[in-house]
Amino acid sequence: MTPEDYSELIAELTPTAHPETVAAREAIGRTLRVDLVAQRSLPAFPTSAMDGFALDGAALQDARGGGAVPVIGDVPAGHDAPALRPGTAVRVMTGAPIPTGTEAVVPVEFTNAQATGGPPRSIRVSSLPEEVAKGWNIRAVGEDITAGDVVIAAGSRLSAAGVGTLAMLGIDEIAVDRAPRIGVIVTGDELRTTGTEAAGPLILNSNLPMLASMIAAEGSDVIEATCSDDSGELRGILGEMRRVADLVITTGGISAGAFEVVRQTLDGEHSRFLRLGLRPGAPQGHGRFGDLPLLHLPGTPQGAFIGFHLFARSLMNGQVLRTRWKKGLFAGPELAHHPKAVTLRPGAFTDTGEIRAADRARLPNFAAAEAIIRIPRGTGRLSPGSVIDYLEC
Ligand SMILES: Nc1nc2c(c(=O)[nH]1)N[C@H]1C(S)=C(S)[C@@H](COP(=O)(O)OP(=O)(O)OC[C@H]3O[C@@H](n4cnc5c(N)ncnc54)[C@H](O)[C@@H]3O)O[C@H]1N2
Ligand code: MOO
Repeated sequence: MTPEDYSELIAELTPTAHPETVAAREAIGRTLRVDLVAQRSLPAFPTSAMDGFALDGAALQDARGGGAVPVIGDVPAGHDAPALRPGTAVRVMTGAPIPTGTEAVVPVEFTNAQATGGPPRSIRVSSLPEEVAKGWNIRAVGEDITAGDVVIAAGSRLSAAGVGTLAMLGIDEIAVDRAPRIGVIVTGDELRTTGTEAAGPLILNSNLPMLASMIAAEGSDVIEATCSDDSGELRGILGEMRRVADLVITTGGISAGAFEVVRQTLDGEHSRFLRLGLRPGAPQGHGRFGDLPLLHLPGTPQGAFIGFHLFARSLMNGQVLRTRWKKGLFAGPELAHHPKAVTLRPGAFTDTGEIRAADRARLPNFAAAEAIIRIPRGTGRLSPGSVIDYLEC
């Protein structure tokens, strides 16, 4: 089975989203639950788009004819504007309200006025475009947002510009999906946490900090557990996770060995295990413990890394793998296709934006990678200049 088909097979394990209301300032990266409908128009009042002078129609005509136009007021942003009398001007700053009666705003550079200091008593206009449309350099009410507009659609992830837009609209709180809670259970009697413990045939546990970091980077909460090769212990941890997690990822214990705790505990009753046409990351599994979705990744650090990027990330973002690959240009070195499996390699961008493959695909090779390169299965070779699929990592 290809990794893309597998991602579709397990898509029904996508964790259910739960609602919560958060402060708009804290909402970056969160998914909006409902359409954000503007309750007000912006600008809320006609606003000057330039530092300059607001002139009425008569004043514009005088100015065009070379006459001096008296300046009867001065409006910094944030202050009320006086009304224009016929044939007069008011100095206005960018963002200031427009005096009633204004035909257009003439930028200060088009006049004989100094840009700084107090307002002049009168101005002369040195140059004007042939045609000055009514409303020139005036931002009309609702030009940016009109009350009733859907500004951000439900299901979108809130960006920093989105946070700013909420603030523009005076929205302090917003309904979002609460951060998914992802359980990680690493398995294996051989795992140890510190260097002093990991003597002889014991192994330092790299999957837990690696997966926890990737989950945190997605904006999800992580619940960590380490499990021995004991079925009772695994069942106990899963029972606990069922109460708190939206999705559980396990690593290790799923291939063909004699002590495969995940497989032996869950196969048939809760989960299914299979080998994909994928290197690294061939052994995979998935299932449910009650209603808790389970994703079983291989124990090898590169297998767990790849499994997370391809399958866990797809579930967490509700996007199947097929739609997630990006297109890039391969910079080499030439690589042989695998006849039975999609192979993945660490990749890094060259100065010209092409992607160069590393020669091995162990976890340390992925440490310096910017991309995971997909090499389709086949019998030939992938040569430089080919279009390739990749995921950012
Ligand atoms: N007879 C077969 N043997 C294996 C097959 C196979 O098809 N037939 N597949 C191989 C492939 S490919 C992979 S990948 C591994 C997957 O094995 P498991 O998922 O069962 O993982 P373990 O055996 O528990 O561990 C494999 C390896 O990774 C180390 N490990 C495990 N957890 C961690 C951790 N948290 N941090 C660091 N390292 C970890 C573990 O010590 C083992 O060295 O199976 C192959 N074998
Ligand atoms: O396919 Mo395993 O994942 O060799 O590393």
